[in-house]
Amino acid sequence: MSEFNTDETPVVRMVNITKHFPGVLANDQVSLTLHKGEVLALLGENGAGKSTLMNMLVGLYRPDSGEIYVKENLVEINSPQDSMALGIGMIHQEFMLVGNMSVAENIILGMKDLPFIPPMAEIKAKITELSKRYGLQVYPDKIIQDLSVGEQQRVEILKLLYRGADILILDEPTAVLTPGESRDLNEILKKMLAEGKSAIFITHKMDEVMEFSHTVQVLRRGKCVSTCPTKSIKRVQDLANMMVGRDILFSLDRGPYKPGDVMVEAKNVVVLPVGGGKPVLDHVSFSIRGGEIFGIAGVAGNGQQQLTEAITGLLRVNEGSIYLNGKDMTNKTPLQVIKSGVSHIPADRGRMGVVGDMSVGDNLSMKKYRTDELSSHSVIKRNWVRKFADHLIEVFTIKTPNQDTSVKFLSGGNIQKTILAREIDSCGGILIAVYPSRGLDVGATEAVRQNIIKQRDKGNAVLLVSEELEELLMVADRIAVMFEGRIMDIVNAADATTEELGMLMAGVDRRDI
Ligand SMILES: Nc1ncnc2c1ncn2[C@@H]1O[C@H](COP(=O)(O)OP(=O)(O)OP(=O)(O)O)[C@@H](O)[C@H]1O
Repeated sequence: MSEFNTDETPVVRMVNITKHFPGVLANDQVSLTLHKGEVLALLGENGAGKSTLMNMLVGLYRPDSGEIYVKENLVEINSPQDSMALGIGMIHQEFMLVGNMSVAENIILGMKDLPFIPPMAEIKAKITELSKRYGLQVYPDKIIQDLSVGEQQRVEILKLLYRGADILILDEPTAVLTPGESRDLNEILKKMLAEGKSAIFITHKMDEVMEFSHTVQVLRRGKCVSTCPTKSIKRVQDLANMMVGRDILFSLDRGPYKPGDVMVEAKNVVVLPVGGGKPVLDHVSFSIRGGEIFGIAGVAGNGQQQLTEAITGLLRVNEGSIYLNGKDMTNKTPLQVIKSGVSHIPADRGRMGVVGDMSVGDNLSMKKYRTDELSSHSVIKRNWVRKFADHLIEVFTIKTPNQDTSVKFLSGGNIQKTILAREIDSCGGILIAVYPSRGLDVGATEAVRQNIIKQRDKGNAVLLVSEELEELLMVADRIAVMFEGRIMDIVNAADATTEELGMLMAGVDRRDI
């Protein structure tokens, strides 16, 4: 990666920034400096204050105190428009695109200096020119909802480049990308740096930090605890230690593999897409026993999510059957599936995992609404909810001012921990976990994996969908690889290698390996 010049005037300087929210000191006298051509990795545990700091740079929040200098001019940034005018743009964890509009329409949406009827031909030509220059393949006429997540992210980047951003902030940009898409993103960023642009990226992936940043800055509980050149870091463990303030084990305790009775069985399951076309699940068959973690590997978009939705009653099965705890549960309602003992950690935590406007306490206890523990003659026992929620907040180390805070005000990682706590606590024998460690810091990831293994050691059946092969090899007992809606093969995790799984994920037949 090209070097940058520290003698040049910094492009951004944030000085002694402090920001409070009710009950939280999110940033405490934090300073940050970014130079032209520099990539700064901003690290820290979930809730450490990374997004808050960046949101102040793009005008979504105002600091309580402290100063921001852009190219050494003291600035006040009151809105994303202000930050864009200074050349600063951010790509958030949740994309901000309008699904039923085209790429070109999204790129110009909200721009003030356009004529009443925008010159679309000219705009599309400029988009095509930019996408060629930076290797960002997208077609201006495509509709956003037809694009993959990786393509949507490219549209977000193009939106910023189109508006002239030269300082890019990326909030966990690779969390939702496949390994191939992540590599493409790195290439795109390299091209931008070569043109003198700068970037700050927030990530929990340590190898990305080592490979792709010049500088590392670590926040812990709202304070900056370290800023150093990436080159000076000898081991990935040292980075994890800086973030968490203790050693991360990177190894897990697990009991012996003692599979019990079959608890989940899929027999020749076929799901057809709504508008017709190739099946999204194509004669999928497998079984999971109690005391077993069954991993599903595959590049995102090969049917993994549809499989979990078919099991949990969220998607209609066209052919075949699904048995849970020995009972035929094909096309039963989600409530019937929950009642049969299934817990579900969904892929889309914001849309399907929590109710943002409800409190942390209510989100934690919502699966108990129909139980006698929580309600008596349809009246919710509030004292019970308080005790129950406080207990889960403590056990799962959810960072929240208190249980009455709306879930939408928690950091991304702590929203994920809220879902995990509710689903693991209520697990009645079968746990379906889809990308459970996505967006979690190293400490929390370790805890999630250990928790999943604990479920298995208790005799529960676990279906674990993950895009990280290391995670599957570390946690699962058996691994199925999905490609284009089919199961390519099922292997024992103890004998599998990343190379073999990678080949199967790319659709290579076992006989050709
Ligand atoms: N709008 C808000 N209202 C109240 N509290 C907030 C708000 N935004 C953030 N916080 C709180 O500020 C703290 C820092 O959150 P922030 O999102 O900056 O963390 P983060 O380091 O980005 O975490 P993650 O890695 O989980 O995304 C958290 O305790 C969070 O609950």
